[in-house]
Amino acid sequence: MYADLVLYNINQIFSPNDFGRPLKGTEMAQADIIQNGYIAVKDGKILKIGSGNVPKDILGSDTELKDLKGYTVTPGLIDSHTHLVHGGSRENEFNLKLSGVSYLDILKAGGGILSTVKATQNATFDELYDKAEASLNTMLIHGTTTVEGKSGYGLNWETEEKQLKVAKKLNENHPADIISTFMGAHAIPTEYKTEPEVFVKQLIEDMIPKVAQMDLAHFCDVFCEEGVFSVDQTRRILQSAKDSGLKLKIHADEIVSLGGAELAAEMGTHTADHLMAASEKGMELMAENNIIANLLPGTTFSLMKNTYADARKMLEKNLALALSTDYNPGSCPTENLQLIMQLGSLAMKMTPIEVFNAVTINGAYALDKATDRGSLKEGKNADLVVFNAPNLDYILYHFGVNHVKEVYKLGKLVVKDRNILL
Ligand SMILES: N=CN[C@@H](CCC(=O)O)C(=O)O
Ligand SMILES: [Zn+2]
Repeated sequence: MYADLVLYNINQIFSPNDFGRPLKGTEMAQADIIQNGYIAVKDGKILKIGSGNVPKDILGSDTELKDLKGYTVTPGLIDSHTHLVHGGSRENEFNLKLSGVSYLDILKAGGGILSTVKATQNATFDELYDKAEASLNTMLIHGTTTVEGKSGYGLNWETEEKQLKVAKKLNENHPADIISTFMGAHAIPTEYKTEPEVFVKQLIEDMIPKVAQMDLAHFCDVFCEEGVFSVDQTRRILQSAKDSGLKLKIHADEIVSLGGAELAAEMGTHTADHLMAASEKGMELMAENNIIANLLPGTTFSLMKNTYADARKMLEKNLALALSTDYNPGSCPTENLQLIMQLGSLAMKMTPIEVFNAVTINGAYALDKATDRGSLKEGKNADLVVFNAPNLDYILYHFGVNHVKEVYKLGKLVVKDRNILL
């Protein structure tokens, strides 16, 4: 069989181990690093990968050959936690934050998430679409080929549905893939401040069943946090999502150590995300129950805290780690996953191989998408990033810039020299 495309002479290929499950603990420090390698693509899938000379039997007269001397190639990056679709921005809170007012106090005063809720409710479908498309373009230009996108800035059915439908349409039209999460349980709406249980009931009895019935999301997520959703409310919301056939995620122990990691283990969530304040016991229970810890160091940085999630301890406890941007207009307004990866190393001391495993194979598992992506195994999607860097280490060491030269989605060139090709 002849290849459609062969990338060859590649200085370094990062090829994650693919064991049919997320990589845990010390496994995350390992990968196949191929020097002077090639990757052959056929019909949008990986046909062959190796080092040295390209086998002649896959080269036909129509095979496109690309010399990538000096470059590094990895699987398409997977950003498994974002709040992609939303209205407005929150730079008006920036000076408050700098003066020391806390994230939760801004929320308590009706700002924060609740101010983005107003902006999202007031935005038209097209306005939300255009804004999210621009963000998705930025992500793709930085190497992200698969993105999770949460609702949660509607807090009423009409706007939650609007957000999820924007994500659905974008997924159909854009080269990057979006996996949707319903996060109606993102904050207590102002009108239910004094009777939050009425809103919890709406989520459980009305919104979650509708999301599942209309197939608008793959996951359901809850912001389990002091002053937002309690552990008990989170448990009931997640149980109803499970009963409706949705997979589970949880914003756990982001600011206050509430027992979110323990609840993730109890409920068997797919991932537990943030975990800056997770207890050791919670980490152990998560490891025992194979819950992926999705770490978001950009949020810690942007909240101006020094309490980064303890990635090294989690690895010691044999957890599987993913890394994501948490892109949102409040606690982490960046689409740049490379910056988050650099923080993974510089702030959380993950090695470059651990970091790349976290945003490829483990990112794919965090989104329940590892059957067709996340590694360079033959037959998987040819989602590839070409970095203008001689090796993996360089990409994380030289921080704050975009190293991406090219992006391929299903074998098609979609980004070249910072431009999206549609
Ligand atoms: N913590 C809750 N949700 C988001 C922030 C959303 C916002 O501030 O708008 C997060 O993951 O950090
Ligand atoms: Zn989040």
